Amino acid sequence: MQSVKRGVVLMNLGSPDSTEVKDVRKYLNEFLMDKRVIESPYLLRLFLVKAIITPFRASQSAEAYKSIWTKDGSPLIVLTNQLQSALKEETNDAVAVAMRYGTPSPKQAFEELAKKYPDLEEVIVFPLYPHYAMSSYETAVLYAQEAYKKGGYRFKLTTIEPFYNEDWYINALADSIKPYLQEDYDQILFSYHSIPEKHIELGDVTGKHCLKADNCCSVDSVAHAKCYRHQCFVTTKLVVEKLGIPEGKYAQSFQSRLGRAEWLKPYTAKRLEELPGEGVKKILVVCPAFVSDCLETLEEMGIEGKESFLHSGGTSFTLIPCMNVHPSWVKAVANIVS
Ligand SMILES: C=CC1=C(C)c2cc3[nH]c(cc4nc(cc5[nH]c(cc1n2)c(C)c5CCC(=O)O)C(CCC(=O)O)=C4C)c(C)c3C=C
Ligand SMILES: [Fe+2]
Ligand SMILES: [Fe+2]
Repeated sequence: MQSVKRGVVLMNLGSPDSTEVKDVRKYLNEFLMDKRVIESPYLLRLFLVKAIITPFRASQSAEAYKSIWTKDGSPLIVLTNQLQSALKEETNDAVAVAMRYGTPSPKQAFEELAKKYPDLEEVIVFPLYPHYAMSSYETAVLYAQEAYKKGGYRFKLTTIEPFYNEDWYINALADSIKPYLQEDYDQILFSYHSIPEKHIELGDVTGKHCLKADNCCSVDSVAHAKCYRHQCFVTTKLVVEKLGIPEGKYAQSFQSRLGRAEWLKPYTAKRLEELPGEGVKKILVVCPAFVSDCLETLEEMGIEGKESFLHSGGTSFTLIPCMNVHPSWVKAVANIVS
């Protein structure tokens, strides 16, 4: 038995087990019944999810998943597993994968590590989310911590903080974008997963900063430690500076809105329809909130977004892949956990 002292758990969102409607329904129910995703009181959430959202969405989402599914399963899972393999090559640490919804769960990941490596002293949970949101980073970390407490393991548990402004993330993201800037383009759009505005307000520790003024995200505040919107602006600014992208050649928007409430704006879907009319005919789209390609990048952007942009008068649409297993990203992750 190898004496490995440190383990890493790469934690991502999770996907349905298959593209069958029953599996997508099960996945959506688990995901959307998370109180950090839909914050309504339990009974209202139960009604919204089971009676309104899932019955309509399950077959629609199943079709979407079918269009991106690979022979090995969901791209998000396949790519997270590939990151695990690539990381194993770069470090002497034990590396496991866990998902917030579906499998493998953090419990399964901890059990696997504890069984294979009895000398483990520390396990680092690495949520694959650069930005803090209660619906992504926070729920993943709390779920992992809960499984850890119940398991009574001998190793200690530590967590990687949101890394939206860290050089190692910005440099790797910039490296993954750089080759695409050789193309002739009118604009590069930084499209982040949106979240409900309500979630930004709930996370505001001051209770009086976030979304109270248009420029709140550029006015210093302790609230920014939990402000997803501020953190997205910072990522865009740092990447743009790093790559020397001039003012006017880039923009930021938010995708994947669900329901009718106000989510962070501008909405990517709307901007993709409007941009050709504003003279942006050739576009590059990058999705920095996602570390691994998934339904929201490959289908929502790569298929639907592209179709809508070209249909609205655009002439070229290039989706820049997520960092996935880009060598700069793998090295960055390896350095940060070592
Ligand atoms: C980048 C981080 C993410 C945040 C923040 C986030 C918030 C959020 N998402 C939903 C609803 C859905 N998201 C779905 C898919 C999905 N979401 C993320 C990441 C974040 N979500 C990823 C990586 C994926 C892809 C999963 C995959 O299997 O590829 C879905 C499921 C698909 C669909 O039906 O569209 C839903 C639903 C909410 C409500 C929310 C914040 C409140
Ligand atoms: Fe999502
Ligand atoms: Fe803010």
